[in-house]
Amino acid sequence: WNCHRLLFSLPPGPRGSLISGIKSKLPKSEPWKTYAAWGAHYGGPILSFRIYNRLTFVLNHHTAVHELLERRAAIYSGRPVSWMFQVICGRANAVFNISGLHPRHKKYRRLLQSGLSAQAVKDYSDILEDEADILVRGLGEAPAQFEQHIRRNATAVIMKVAFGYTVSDGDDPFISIADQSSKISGWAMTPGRWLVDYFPILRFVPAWFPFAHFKRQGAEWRQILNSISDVPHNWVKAQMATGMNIPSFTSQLLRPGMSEEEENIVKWCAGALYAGAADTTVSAIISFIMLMALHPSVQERAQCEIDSILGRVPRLSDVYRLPYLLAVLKEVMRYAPVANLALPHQVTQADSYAEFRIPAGSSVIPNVWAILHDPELYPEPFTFNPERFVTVVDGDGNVRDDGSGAGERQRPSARPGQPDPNTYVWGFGRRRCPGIQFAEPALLLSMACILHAFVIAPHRSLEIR
Ligand code: HEM
Repeated sequence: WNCHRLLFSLPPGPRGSLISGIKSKLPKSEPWKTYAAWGAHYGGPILSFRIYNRLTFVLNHHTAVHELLERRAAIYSGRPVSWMFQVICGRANAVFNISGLHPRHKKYRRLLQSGLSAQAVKDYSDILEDEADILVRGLGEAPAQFEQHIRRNATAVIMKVAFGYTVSDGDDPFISIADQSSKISGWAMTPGRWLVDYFPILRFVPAWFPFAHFKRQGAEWRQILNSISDVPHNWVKAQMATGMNIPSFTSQLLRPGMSEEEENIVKWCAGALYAGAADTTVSAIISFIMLMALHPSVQERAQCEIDSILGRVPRLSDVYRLPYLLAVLKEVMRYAPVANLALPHQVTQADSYAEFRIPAGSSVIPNVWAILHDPELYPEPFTFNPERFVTVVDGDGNVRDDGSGAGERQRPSARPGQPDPNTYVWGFGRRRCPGIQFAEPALLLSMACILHAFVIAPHRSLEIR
């Protein structure tokens, strides 16, 4: 009987009230820490809880992540449906939201992978280098506003890459609409805020019903979001018509006589570039700046490496010649992950793990933060120490690859022993970030240019070197 009961039970976790489950216990901030603490309290690599009728599984351990999100990726690559955001606000076809089973998912991934491949990134090297120079100039002129300069850099790079659009220095209209879009998306996706997310039948309530505020709000947001996605796309088309366009992800994919469906796919992919790149790169560079201010000896060593190997302003083609800088990036991403919970996946078929059942349609959240701070994988996880990932250089000065890196990469990877954080920070399986090959060299270039020009010290001051 015990076996039978166990086979059909859910993994342990907080249970909450009969109707709303743990809605009232949902952590308001840093949920990854609460999930890790729940994991330690209830035991086991996987945790489950319910909010109304929706089940969520949190994977706190690397073994569960590998087994479910990687090995069984075929059934763990969905996205949980947010009825308010995806259906009522019309964002179901967005790259981030589309089901892994939808035929468009593969088409999106193919376009993104080719548009962000290592080769494509080389074609963007002028954009990345020019913008890195502007960043350094801005930091030199007004160091206290370092966050603004970093945000401007990330936005300017991705707007140029996606649409060939040059952002203006003051209030740029494209930036304000993009900010508006991410604010609306944040409100519409807030977990627990919209009852329709848990009781989808409510979506049929007519908008004029007294308590159907969500329908009226959703209709308004839908209109704004749709027009926002059209603005940069139509701008590229207008530029192409005049022959004035700068080559970009969008212009390279648009062809005369394309079907509406094909064009729509290009539009969603280009929109995803901005959504995927803007906040993530900003967050990584800000963490880097903070950590350099707190660890002057690490900073100095990285600067010595740049000075001795390059001895000039770093360029994109140089960044993988700086193994210590790469180790610093890996440690920044491990210590302060950009996406602590990656993005939730959905299991599309009923499954089981160990003695537990995982019903179809459940949300599955990888706790990347918990894994990257697991003392079994990373001894003294709360110590910032790039040494963990310093690669071994042989007698001829070549960086020895330990074999853990993917075949396509001709770059140094982590030293055997402590796993390469790249295995976790970019997400998993068929939803793994398609922007890695773009983001990593772009981050390294910004880091190298900043360290080449400045000493970063606490109290938000930068000194000219
Ligand atoms: C520090 C930089 C970045 C980090 C840490 C990061 C991390 C992630 C993570 C964790 C996911 C979710 C993966 C999953 O669901 O398992 C993701 C998805 C995605 N990222 Fe990134 N990302 C970064 C930069 C970028 C850049 C520069 C781009 C594009 C130029 C990009 C485009 C995307 C897209 C389109 C998706 C959605 C993939 C899908 O749902 O199929 N990301 N990223």
